[in-house]
Amino acid sequence: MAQLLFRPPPIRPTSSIPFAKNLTISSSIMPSSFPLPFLSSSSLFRLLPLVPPFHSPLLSSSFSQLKPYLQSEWEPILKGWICSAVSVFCLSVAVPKAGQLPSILTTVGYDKAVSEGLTLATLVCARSAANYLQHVFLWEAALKASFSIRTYVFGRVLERDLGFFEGNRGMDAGDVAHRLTSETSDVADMLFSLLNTVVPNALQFLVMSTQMVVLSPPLSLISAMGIPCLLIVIGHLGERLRGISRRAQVTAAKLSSHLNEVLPLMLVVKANNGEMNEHLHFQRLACEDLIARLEKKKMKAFIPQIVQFIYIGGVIALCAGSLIASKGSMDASKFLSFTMSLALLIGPVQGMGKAFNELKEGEPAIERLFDLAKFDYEVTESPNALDVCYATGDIKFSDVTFRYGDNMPLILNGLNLHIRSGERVALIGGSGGGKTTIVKLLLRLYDPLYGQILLDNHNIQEATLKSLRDHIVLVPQDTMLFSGTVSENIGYKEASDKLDMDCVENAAKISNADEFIRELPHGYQTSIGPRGSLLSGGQRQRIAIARALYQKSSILVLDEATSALDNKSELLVREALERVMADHTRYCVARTLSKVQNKCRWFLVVKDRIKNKTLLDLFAETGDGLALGSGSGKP
Ligand SMILES: Nc1ncnc2c1ncn2[C@@H]1O[C@H](COP(=O)(O)OP(=O)(O)OP(=O)(O)O)[C@@H](O)[C@H]1O
Repeated sequence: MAQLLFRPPPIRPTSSIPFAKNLTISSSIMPSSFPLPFLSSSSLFRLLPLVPPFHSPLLSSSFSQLKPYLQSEWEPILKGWICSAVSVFCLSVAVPKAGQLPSILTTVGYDKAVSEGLTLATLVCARSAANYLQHVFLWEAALKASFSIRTYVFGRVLERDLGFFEGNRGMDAGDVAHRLTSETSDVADMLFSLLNTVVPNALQFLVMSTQMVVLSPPLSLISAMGIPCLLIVIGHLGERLRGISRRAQVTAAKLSSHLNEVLPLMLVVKANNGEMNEHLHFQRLACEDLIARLEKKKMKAFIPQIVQFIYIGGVIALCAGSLIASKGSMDASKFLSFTMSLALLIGPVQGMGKAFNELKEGEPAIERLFDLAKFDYEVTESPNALDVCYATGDIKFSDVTFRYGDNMPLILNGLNLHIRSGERVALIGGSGGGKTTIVKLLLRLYDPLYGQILLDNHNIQEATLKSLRDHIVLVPQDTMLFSGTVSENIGYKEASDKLDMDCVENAAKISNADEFIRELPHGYQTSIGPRGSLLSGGQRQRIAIARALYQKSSILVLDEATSALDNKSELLVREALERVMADHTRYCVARTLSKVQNKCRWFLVVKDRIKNKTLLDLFAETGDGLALGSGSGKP
């Protein structure tokens, strides 16, 4: 029975995800420690990271995190490299032919020269076609690998504890979004650049340098002397580029975070005449981004120039010197072929420099992306956790003490609370008193520091998280809707193609939302805009309540969930909730008594943590009309 249900199982590499019209993606959505059984059929690609360019000491450990994703895309990579081999082969045949063409024309005759010319043209066309296919296959591999990385990292982000998303340790949503979008695209560009450059260029380098050695060993040796010097310069500049790229990524992420924060709050900005301030704030962040990006672009432009300068300058000087020294011992056609090979060798050398550039530029993105996936769970599920199949809704908080982090004040200190099945309980307290925190503890979004929480006399820490949360449904304080249709929002629990429309409509009727939904242009299929912005606050709340009802859980938590309803709607919703939840525990969080009077039989008074007084005392002191008599039970 014990099952680990909550943690979504990693998608195994054998599964196929529809990717595009005629494409499937073999997903390697797992960390590098996962086995890769499918590779046994192509053990060649287990060795991918051992291919010289991929285990170069110049490549950092962050690159090693990409290995499994590259390995899983062995097929398009292999096809791309075969195309690149074809392209290099065409070139290697074409170069000597091109060198011999002038002498054929003068010595053998016009006809032979034409046929050689045609062969040459065919080789050039074949090379272009092979180049095109090489790009297509290698882009496919790079994009699919980045797709797998992106989905794997997002899956891990979803698994992270709530503490990662809120509070003082919380990560900015805009930053996360930037990493998963823009920075993942940088990783795809980098992967393509590496795949497209390293092996094809290495092949071209090998073939051209072999031709040079065959044509003239001494001149080849002289030409090769430029390479070590080049590597030292590239290595040094690459490290600088890496630092600059990291800074640029951070400034871009800040910009994205800021936009993510401001745009949804446009109402507040406009109502407070905040446009000017926001504009200035944006300008400052955009300016930081501009400086960082410009610095990066300058460095990126500088590296190939320096590579070209050192290499071409050095090699030409050395070749010229040795030609003078050889006093014309080399014939003209050989010299032509040699210089052509040399010219075609410079391309791969530059290409490798460029790929190294891309790698150093992409490395911070890889690190930042995989940082999102590295964490230890704070709320852990016991290996023997049981599924809660049925819950009557009896809840006990026993000596529960909690704070949000080390060195932070206690929010709850030895809280004892017993809510019996079927009871309706209201938590009343001043702002910041800890009411929502109690709900978060009940949902195990955080664990208490001390004490325990029991559901039907079972410690909730012994239940699987999924089954526990299935039994508790929360209508949060801030109504949170997603862009999508009304029905998708109400049936959020299900995939949109599995929605039970009868249940959706029933939930909407109970929450008094059916009437206004039917008046929308497309009824239940109306898109409600970003975060439900097409609806009024009260309409959003009714949809949120309908969403909670759709889940049919034993415990319903309303966190000031009816605050935006007018009196008539609230009355209707309340009556409906009375009916539906008659046999269920209901747990109400409200800031003022008036919100819960007549709704609940019992009131729970939360101790105010700041003044160390019960709210009962506080209300009595402030004369806020603590009409506890309206509850028929005891406080
Ligand atoms: N994620 C968090 N990290 C750190 N502190 C937090 C976090 N969430 C809430 N707090 C703090 O815990 C205290 C209790 O917050 P909680 O949201 O439980 O109050 P509440 O009683 O629901 O308030 P309100 O009625 O205003 O919604 C507050 O002082 C708040 O600042």
